[in-house]
Amino acid sequence: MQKTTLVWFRRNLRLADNAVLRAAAQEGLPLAAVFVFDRPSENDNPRQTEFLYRSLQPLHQDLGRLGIPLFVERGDAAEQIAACAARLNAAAVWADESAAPDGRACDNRTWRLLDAAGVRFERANDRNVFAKNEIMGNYGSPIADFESYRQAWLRAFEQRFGGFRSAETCGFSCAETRYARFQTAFAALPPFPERSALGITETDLAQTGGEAAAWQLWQDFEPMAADYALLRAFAAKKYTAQLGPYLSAGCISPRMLAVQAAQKQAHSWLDNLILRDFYHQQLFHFPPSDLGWAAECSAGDLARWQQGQTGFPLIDAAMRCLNAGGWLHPLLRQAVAEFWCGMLGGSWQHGAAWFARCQTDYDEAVNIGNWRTAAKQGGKSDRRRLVRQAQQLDPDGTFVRRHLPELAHLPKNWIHTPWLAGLDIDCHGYPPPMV
Ligand SMILES: Cc1cc2nc3c(=O)[nH]c(=O)nc-3n(C[C@H](O)[C@H](O)[C@H](O)COP(=O)(O)OP(=O)(O)OC[C@H]3O[C@@H](n4cnc5c(N)ncnc54)[C@H](O)[C@@H]3O)c2cc1C
Repeated sequence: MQKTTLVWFRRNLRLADNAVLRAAAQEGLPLAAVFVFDRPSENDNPRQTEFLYRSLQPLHQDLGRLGIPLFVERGDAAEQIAACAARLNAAAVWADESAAPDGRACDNRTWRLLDAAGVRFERANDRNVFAKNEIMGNYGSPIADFESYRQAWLRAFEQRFGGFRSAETCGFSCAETRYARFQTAFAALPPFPERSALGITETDLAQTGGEAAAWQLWQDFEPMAADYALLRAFAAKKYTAQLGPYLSAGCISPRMLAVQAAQKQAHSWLDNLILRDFYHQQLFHFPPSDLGWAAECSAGDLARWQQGQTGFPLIDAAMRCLNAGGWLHPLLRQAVAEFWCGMLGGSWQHGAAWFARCQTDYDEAVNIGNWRTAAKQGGKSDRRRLVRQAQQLDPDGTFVRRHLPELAHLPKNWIHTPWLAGLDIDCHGYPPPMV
């Protein structure tokens, strides 16, 4: 069989501005592609698995149109990649690089297996605007605080992308024509596997997944992007981009989004992408020494927080919203995380582990980064501050009523403080505040 270049898709499930695909194509050999669902782990997240499966379907078709077969496998990633490289006679494997300790350990094992078989293993940055070593401080040391990182990021962004008037002129687009000249080495393209063949159970999900759906969401959000700082205050409404799962799976390029956001003067929204880059480089340069460790906590407290039974309506509504749909408004994620770490004194690792199972947009670096921040800020939490926050984020109680049917009948003045209603109003078994 003719030599090939194997593209290992991980969290870059797109054609547009795919640096890995571009670099692999430049090798000049026919391309083949593979995606591996890792073995189910303790933190298995069925929603994200379903989202990835749904996003792989259109990618399989898009690559197929270019004559590039996409094989979808399940198992130990390093072993599957090595086996696939041998089967497809790959001279090199290209993959998007991961900042997370598990991802890097997997990369090391993959590299060892491929090296033993004489196959090159190459990586490129497709998850972030800037790769983990591109924004560094004085004397090449990593930057530890966000504001300094943000300033350095904006300078680097201006240098690299500032002269471009649109995403098209950045050379991001035209993915299809870029790869079209490569002839396939395969007589027939593999069919897209059924869920059952991969050991996946179909899960209810609001999102369709895939590159086209991601761009549609961006188009819907774009007119509001410049007003993000104002609109984000309404936690009961979906005035944020809703792109989390798509960015985490890499269905849409963060580089292209950053250029478009900058052109729209959507500076607050762009800050989110900078923070995302920051947390990725943080996890790479400063992995928490207590990552796999968590302080003992009361199983009862943890269960009440997880299931939305703490007696604080905004916190409970938020946790039930997350559990039911896998998505939560950014300010509410912050509120529940600070509540767990600050008011309940829980360790961030327990909270992060629950989020890792629930969030459709779960991203290890972003999750850990935000939980470490919440653990630092949670100390300021107290009951009065929480009630004030609830009244600001959900002034008329719409969000609480939507997710806590047992409190739906409460008037506005009691919706965030049902314990003040005393015996006058039946709260249908809703618990009193646990702290
Ligand atoms: C404790 C905690 C855990 C979190 N875990 C995750 C996670 O696993 N995966 C994840 O994608 N986001 C996580 N976030 C960040 C944020 O809450 C979500 O990205 C956001 O709610 C997704 O909704 P959206 O796409 O509408 O976001 P928008 O508000 O429209 O923001 C656009 C994008 O910017 C990025 N972004 C936004 N806020 C942050 C942030 N605080 N840190 C880093 N990047 C950000 C995300 O990629 C997001 O999709 C977490 C936040 C907290 C407080």
